[in-house]
Amino acid sequence: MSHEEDLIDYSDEEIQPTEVPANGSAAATQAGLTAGDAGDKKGSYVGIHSTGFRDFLLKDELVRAITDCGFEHPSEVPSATYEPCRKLYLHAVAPSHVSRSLVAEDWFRWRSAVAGCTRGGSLQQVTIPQAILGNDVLCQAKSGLGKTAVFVLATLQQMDEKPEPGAATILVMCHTRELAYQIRNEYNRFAKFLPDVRVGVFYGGTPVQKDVEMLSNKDTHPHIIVGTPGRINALVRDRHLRLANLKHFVLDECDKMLDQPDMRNDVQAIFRATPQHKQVMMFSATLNKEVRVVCKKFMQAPLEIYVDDEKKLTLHGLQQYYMKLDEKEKNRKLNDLLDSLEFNQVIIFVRSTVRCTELDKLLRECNFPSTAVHSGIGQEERIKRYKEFKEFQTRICVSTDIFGRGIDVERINVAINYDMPDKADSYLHRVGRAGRFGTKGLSISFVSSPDDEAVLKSIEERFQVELPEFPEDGINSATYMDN
Ligand SMILES: Nc1ncnc2c1ncn2[C@@H]1O[C@H](COP(=O)(O)OP(=O)(O)OP(=O)(O)O)[C@@H](O)[C@H]1O
Repeated sequence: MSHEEDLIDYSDEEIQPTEVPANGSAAATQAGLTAGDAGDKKGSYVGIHSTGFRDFLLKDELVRAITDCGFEHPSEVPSATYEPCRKLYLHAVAPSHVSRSLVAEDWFRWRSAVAGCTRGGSLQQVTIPQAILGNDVLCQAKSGLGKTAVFVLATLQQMDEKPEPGAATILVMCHTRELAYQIRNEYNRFAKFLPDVRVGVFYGGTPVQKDVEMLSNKDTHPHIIVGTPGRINALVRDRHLRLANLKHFVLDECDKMLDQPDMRNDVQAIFRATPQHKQVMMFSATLNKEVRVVCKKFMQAPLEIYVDDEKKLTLHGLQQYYMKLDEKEKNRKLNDLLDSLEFNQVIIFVRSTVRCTELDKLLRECNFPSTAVHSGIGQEERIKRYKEFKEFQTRICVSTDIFGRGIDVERINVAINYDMPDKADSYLHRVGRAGRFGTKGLSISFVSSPDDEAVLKSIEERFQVELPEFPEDGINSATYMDN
């Protein structure tokens, strides 16, 4: 593999690579959850539920892992419309795990779960039972609603208890290396009680030889492959990774992956190396009409779940503000905000790697212990910084769009656009890093140019939200901090 290929990293697109910041001073239990109980749970996406994970009749090993993760109920936000696939639940054959152990009560429970969820129109409740049946799925749901658990649980559920050594049956791809790493960890979390299942992650910026060694030994060859398309395609092309046994093909952040020609070419090449008969699932918070058509070219009669009313993409626990200021005022303002705001963790988005490095340096000079993540940093160091931030060892992270999508850091409750993103879609993903799974959060976007104002206007129009100006006397932290 050439060095160039190894360096391909689609994760941060620079908008204005040369400019640097001006120097300034800154730098329920399964049964019996009551409405009262719900208040103690992670976010508002848990409420009073009729369906629990147990009703999907998942393998015991998965149910135990789900309980260990602290998930009590499938997320149920009635925000989406959906087009059921041909195999509607009414005609569906119960999955083998249901029929195998079928007793009338189980069957009834399973049917009711599926029937109930198809009426409700909510993410995990609708999607998990359908995905377990092996149906193709194209799913749009707002940020932080738990899309990852849908494909992780559905694919693990369908996996043989003793998977064949040396053969990959599940392939999941996404657009950044850190997200791939995060998804691999999610598989490990849910496969905790499935000791024979091996998961591997593959992305650029790491020695390819290590990947080759892992794939050339039956005992280390993963059954589940997670990765970014550049490295996966290189491994497939050079015949180190064979996908002839693949049963599930998943794209997370699929719009991003199919929008960019280079990434799309890789995805297509990999797709061609997979068997015709397989389950295809794709997920994103943003799926415009054009990209839906492209996604469906990879699928057969998918279950389609869309948020057609874009105002429903707004995160209700998230307070969103903007601040008008000059470019040269940004550092001082940021300094003031970091001093005055209460936060658990904060993510600050900038538009280029150079600005990311500079701002991080400036913040540290001003005694704000920040970290920086962008594509100019070595891969090992990038993952180290991701882990530290995820594990709450660092509290302030300056990032390019590398962390703009998919990244799930539970304690982020403030997201700041130091540089406004160039598109409303990117804005939605970025601010969605705070206020995940229905928790509270705050976002503040610096608006310093006519272009920024145009983006702000497009955000307000598209998502039908009014973004007020950040109040001069600040805001009460109780309104954006969960207890
Ligand atoms: N049923 C559940 N109960 C409790 N927590 C959940 C549940 N489902 C998911 N979560 C948690 O919610 C958080 C957000 O999930 P996830 O990262 O999958 O969101 P997402 O929909 O992929 O968001 P994005 O579009 O931003 O990538 C994670 O911390 C996950 O562990």
